[in-house]
Amino acid sequence: MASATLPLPLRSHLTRLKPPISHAPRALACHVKLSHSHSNPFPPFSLLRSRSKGVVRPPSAYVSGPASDPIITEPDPKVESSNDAHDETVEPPSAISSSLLWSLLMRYKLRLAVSAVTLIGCSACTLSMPLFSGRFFEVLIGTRPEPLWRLLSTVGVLYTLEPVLTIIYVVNMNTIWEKVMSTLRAQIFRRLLIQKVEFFDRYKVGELTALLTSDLGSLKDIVSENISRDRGFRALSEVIGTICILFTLAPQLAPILGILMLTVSVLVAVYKRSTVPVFKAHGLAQASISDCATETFSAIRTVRSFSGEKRQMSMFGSQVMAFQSSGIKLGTFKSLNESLTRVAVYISLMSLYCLGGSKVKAGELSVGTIASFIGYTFTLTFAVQGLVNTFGDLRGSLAAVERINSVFSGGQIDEALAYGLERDIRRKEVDDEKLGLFFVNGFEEKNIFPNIHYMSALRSASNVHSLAWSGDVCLEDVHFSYPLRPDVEILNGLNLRLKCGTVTALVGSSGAGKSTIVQLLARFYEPSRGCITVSGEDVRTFDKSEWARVVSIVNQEPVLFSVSVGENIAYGLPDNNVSKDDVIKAAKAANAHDFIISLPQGYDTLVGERGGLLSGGQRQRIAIARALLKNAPILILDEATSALDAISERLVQDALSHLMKGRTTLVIAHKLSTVQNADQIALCSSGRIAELGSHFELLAKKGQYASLVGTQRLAFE
Ligand SMILES: Nc1ncnc2c1ncn2[C@@H]1O[C@H](COP(=O)(O)OP(=O)(O)OP(=O)(O)O)[C@@H](O)[C@H]1O
Repeated sequence: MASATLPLPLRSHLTRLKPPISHAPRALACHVKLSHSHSNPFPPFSLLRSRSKGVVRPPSAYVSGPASDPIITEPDPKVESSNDAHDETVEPPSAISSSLLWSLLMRYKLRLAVSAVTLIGCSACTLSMPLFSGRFFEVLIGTRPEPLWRLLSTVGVLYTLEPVLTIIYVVNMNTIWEKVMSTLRAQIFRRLLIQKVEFFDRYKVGELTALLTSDLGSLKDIVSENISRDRGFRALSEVIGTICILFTLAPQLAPILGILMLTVSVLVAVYKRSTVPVFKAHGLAQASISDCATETFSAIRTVRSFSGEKRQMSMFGSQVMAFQSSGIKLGTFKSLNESLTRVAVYISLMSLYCLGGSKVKAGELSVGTIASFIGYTFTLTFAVQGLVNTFGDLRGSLAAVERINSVFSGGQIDEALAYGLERDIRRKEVDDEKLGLFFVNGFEEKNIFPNIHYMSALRSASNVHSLAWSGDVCLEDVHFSYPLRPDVEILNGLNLRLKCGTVTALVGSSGAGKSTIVQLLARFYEPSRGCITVSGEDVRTFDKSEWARVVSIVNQEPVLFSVSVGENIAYGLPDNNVSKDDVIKAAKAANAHDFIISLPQGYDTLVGERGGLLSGGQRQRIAIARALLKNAPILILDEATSALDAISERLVQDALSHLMKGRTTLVIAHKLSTVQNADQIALCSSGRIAELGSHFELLAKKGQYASLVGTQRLAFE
């Protein structure tokens, strides 16, 4: 029997199901031990999938009601008052590890076996070809009593078999690696998505996308670029095979010749590899040209308005000059590299002719053997160069894996989000191939959810909606510092009650912490001390994807996705199949329908990148329609109308009043005239609520609010 430590709000839910052993005061730091009888808290995803084809039941921890006991098996699952305190105990696991790669590769055992057999087959064919060339010369000059037709038919079989086996080998290896890479790419994407928000404060978007593109691309190349004839395993088998054959054919010649060939080839290959940066620099110079052109044309109006054409031309000119000089340098290196490969072959051949020729003359070696040696000279030279390149690629791939792992080692998985997401996916069609990519049998359980039992103690999700529709939202003694600036306390002991179904306006000077409160309510961050409750329940006892469903945020610059208008509105309910009628209904309520139907393709019109093909007011009304469709009980309007002109503002304000009806609303506005009708106005100052009351009450107080109103020269009375 194991026990679990739970926060008190969670306890109140659980006590309906099992009697608690002890009672603790109402504070998050205090926990309650619970006994239980379950043995399997969370069957692995793979297990769920295999149990019932297509139909997957959610884990019973999520089925609410007295029939479903909470499933807690491990000691000490707890919601700490500080998330960080909780997280400090968890070592972030590597995103790409040898065990993950191994488990992914082992999914394709049959293909791997076929690849191994065909690799041996095609290498054997390649290696035996020079032998038969030697025999061919011996038959021609009559030193070998073998019918020419028999020899030629053997060679014919080899010539047919080698390309066929090569195709099977390359296709198999490529298929395996493409599949492995797809899963890996999906895993990394998922890992990025479920990081805490501060992770995205720390890294630039470009750095994160580079992990998925160039870094994973370099890992992909290690196989896809190294399965050709003269690379990778094939090159390795040819180098080993050639050396063995040389020693068997002519033990008296092989030590000198073999070592000489090997040394020359390795030196040439290493030198050629050292010129790779020159090739890369040329690629970068080309990318700079493209960046310069993109920036110029995308900011063409700014360029025009500042007469910046000359400056842009000079910038472009310098990029072109750099490209030109790297191109000339590259040409020189290319020709040098070309010649050096031939120099390596010539040195080997000359040594062979000198040493081998004298042995043939002395009758110690046959002409056929020397002819075979000529063939092996070529095989060895090219295979060695391929092998050196493969080692270079391997080094690059290892560096890329290290980069990916180091980015993740600096981040923390947002477990409350990850767990909710996992549960959502489990509830749905798990046979969906696209989602299947994101799961590796049993791997995520220990890597993504080291605190799985802590997470499985979260409250049943079905309550959060009813609690949010019926109860107040309270910020209780909230302290907060942004994780990237832990020394600066933005909120210190803030208390605020958002009464159910009413409008609270949050005002205050710039930098007072208003948007920070929004971020905490949205649970992008968690308070470092204190808590946020809904109907008296700590919000941390709900997983984040459920919480996201009860909070709608409309802010100053709503972000739309580069899909159609209709799809953007339907994003309000991304998990559901939203009917066109529902979308139109929401658009009408948001005053957006009329302008949408006047667009070229109506609801199917694409809105462009971040909604750039629409005006600010249109974007805002689509965002409101999206929020209306979402129908969340808690609504946050963060400067939702501040960027609009008077006509748009009226239209949007009208749409907002529809949206606010019956919801617990928090409005942030700099323009105090827009919030004077709010049920209560809270003035945020120095990380606390300094004044609270209606517009007239606060004016009568003649405090900070009154002076803010004064500065805005608003004569309300
Ligand atoms: N992601 C972040 N990381 C670190 N500090 C931040 C972050 N976001 C905001 N801050 C800091 O937190 C403080 C409060 O910012 P916040 O955006 O909450 O103020 P605000 O009252 O909404 O201001 P405004 O009215 O100008 O929007 C500011 O000093 C700001 O520099």
